[in-house]
Amino acid sequence: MKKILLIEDNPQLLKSKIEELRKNFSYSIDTVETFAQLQDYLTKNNENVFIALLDYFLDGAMEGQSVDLLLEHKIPTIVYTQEYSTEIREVLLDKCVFEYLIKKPNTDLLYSTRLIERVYKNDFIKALIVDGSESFRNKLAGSLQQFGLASLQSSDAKTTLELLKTHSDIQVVLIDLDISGDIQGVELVEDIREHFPSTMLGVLGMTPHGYNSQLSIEFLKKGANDFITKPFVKEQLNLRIMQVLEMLDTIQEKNIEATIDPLTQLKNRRALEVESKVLIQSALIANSPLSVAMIDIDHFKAVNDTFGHDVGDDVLKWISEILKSNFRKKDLIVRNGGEEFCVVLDDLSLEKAIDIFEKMIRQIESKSYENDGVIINVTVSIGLFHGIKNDIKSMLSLADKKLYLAKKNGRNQLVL
Ligand SMILES: Nc1nc2c(ncn2[C@@H]2O[C@H](COP(=O)(O)OP(=O)(O)OP(=O)(O)O)[C@@H](O)[C@H]2O)c(=O)[nH]1
Repeated sequence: MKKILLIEDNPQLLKSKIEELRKNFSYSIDTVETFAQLQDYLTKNNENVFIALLDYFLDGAMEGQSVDLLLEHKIPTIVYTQEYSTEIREVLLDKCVFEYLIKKPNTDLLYSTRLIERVYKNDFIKALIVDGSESFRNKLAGSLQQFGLASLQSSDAKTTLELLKTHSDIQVVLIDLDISGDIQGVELVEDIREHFPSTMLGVLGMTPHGYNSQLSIEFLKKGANDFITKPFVKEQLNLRIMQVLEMLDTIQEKNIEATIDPLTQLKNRRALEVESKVLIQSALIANSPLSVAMIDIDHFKAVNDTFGHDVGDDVLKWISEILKSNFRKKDLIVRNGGEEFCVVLDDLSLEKAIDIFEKMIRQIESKSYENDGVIINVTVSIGLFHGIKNDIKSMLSLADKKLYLAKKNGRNQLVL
């Protein structure tokens, strides 16, 4: 598990704030209180530390020796002091600490938590630096590393586009105006946007100081999310990158939300339409059938009428868990709406598919929903289509006809 290393002789203040963050992320917090403990900790176990929060004036190291030690171990570090000091700030930024903040109740704590969250997420993504100068690329890569962000490098348009196509973990590209080859940085942004929309990939243009400001504007017009003027201080760079990445995260979260049914946490019909396209395409290429099942809870209206809507909701969640436990991770399990579900399976013979659905019907029939003294015998009916068509709608419609027959024949059964 990832770890935050808190280096503090009075860890309580920051700890309570960081604890709040843990609701969203899974990491543990290790605390050391003196320089000697820090030395000992770092020799033993620093592998999973993704960020260190350091009290500058630490017992046994009043001159900031702990900063050097953490940077030696390449751990992104935020330094805190009780009072703001311009002198300390200059020393720290010079040493490549990526942030220096004041440790007072509520001061900058929100910003701290944003930073911690960002550094945590940076571990899963990469930046791409596109610049004609190798020494500048290396310098920039070093700054990003202190922010917990690994990077790839390119000096020209062709390599940039290739890297973007082969590295799906690249989430932000920093492009200088002057790059090697015939194409300028601004034109490269336009090429990138043909394949990678601004909702998927962040692009930051870099313009040298003193250039016509129109060039920075051109970056934005061609699709960059933002631009930054060289030479820039690291703080400015980190904040701009953070803004772009947070915007992308928000879009991604919204996209996921839009495809998840809030009650059961299963995928919804919208996800079915999008994700089934990939399954159909692969099945058509492999000339292999899909199993598309419509699953409907029997007499569900009676459950609501007898036990109330809340119990009805709980039964829907219960059935969803049974569905999840009966299928593979790669299978598409969807709440179609109301008390109707749909499952799309690939790579299965008809016999195997029948076996899986029959077993599930018997499992639901024999289990009974039980909660808070309420016991309900639940059954489901299933209509199954086994084969392949060009679109999910036709397959669902055929499965639905079979479901109608299953209901008509007495429910609690599979019809194909
Ligand atoms: N609790 C709850 N009920 C829902 C939800 N969505 C739909 N329903 C109810 O599901 C019931 C479906 O009833 P019907 O379509 O008549 O079907 P049924 O009673 O299951 O009967 P058969 O399908 O013919 O076996 C209705 O009472 C809806 O109000 C939901 O999200 N929560």
